Amino acid sequence: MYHLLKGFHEYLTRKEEFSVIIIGLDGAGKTTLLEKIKTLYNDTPGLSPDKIGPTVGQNTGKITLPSTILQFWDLGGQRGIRNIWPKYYDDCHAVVYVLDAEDRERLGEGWEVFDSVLSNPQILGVPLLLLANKQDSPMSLSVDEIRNGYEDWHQSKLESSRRDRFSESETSVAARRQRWASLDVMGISALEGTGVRAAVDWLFIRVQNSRR
Ligand SMILES: Nc1nc2c(ncn2[C@@H]2O[C@H](COP(=O)(O)OP(=O)(O)OP(=O)(O)O)[C@@H](O)[C@H]2O)c(=O)[nH]1
Ligand SMILES: [Mg+2]
Repeated sequence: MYHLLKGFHEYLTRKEEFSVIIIGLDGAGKTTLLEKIKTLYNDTPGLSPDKIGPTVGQNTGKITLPSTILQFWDLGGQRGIRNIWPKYYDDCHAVVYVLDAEDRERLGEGWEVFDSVLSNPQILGVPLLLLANKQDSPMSLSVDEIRNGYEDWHQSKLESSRRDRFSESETSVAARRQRWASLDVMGISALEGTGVRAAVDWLFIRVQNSRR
């Protein structure tokens, strides 16, 4: 009887675990975000920003929410190590793409990389959240400017590929458009923590429905 009750209690209080990967260009603020999430949700605070250096490989962090554990994988964003990202795609339940909204010079590179994430078949059905980071800076682009920025970038990419007579199939353009149209973009400051809880709430809700 004891074992039956114990098993029932464990069944009622069990927590499902979901994996979330955090990707984006180097310097976008991924590790700062992960450490801020740890500070906001765990008893032991994450690293302070001055202790964070460029990530070579990965950092991990776990938070516990009602009936759910979110396991985060923060992956290094430097050009030479981005090819490790796809190794995590098959097992993840959500993808967070962090963009440095302050760094206008690297936005094109950020969109190029984001575009390949958006159209990657391994994660087509997986919830994808685009975070416009560094909203604390007055130089940062707003969420609306970021949305329009990607649309303009994508449009000019399509036009230049047509000029070069290299056109993508209509189906893949349509699939990407559809994914983009249903995509959520949120503004955060990983440094100050603004918007971070809203982003975690979004992940919490979306991984429940992702069920991959
Ligand atoms: N102003 C401002 N600076 C930020 C914010 N988030 C991160 N930074 C700064 O941006 C720089 C890079 O942050 P990281 O968290 O190391 O960036 P990363 O994306 O992990 O970079 P890699 O590990 O190289 O891929 C650091 O100087 C951070 O302090 C933010 O919200 N606002
Ligand atoms: Mg990092």
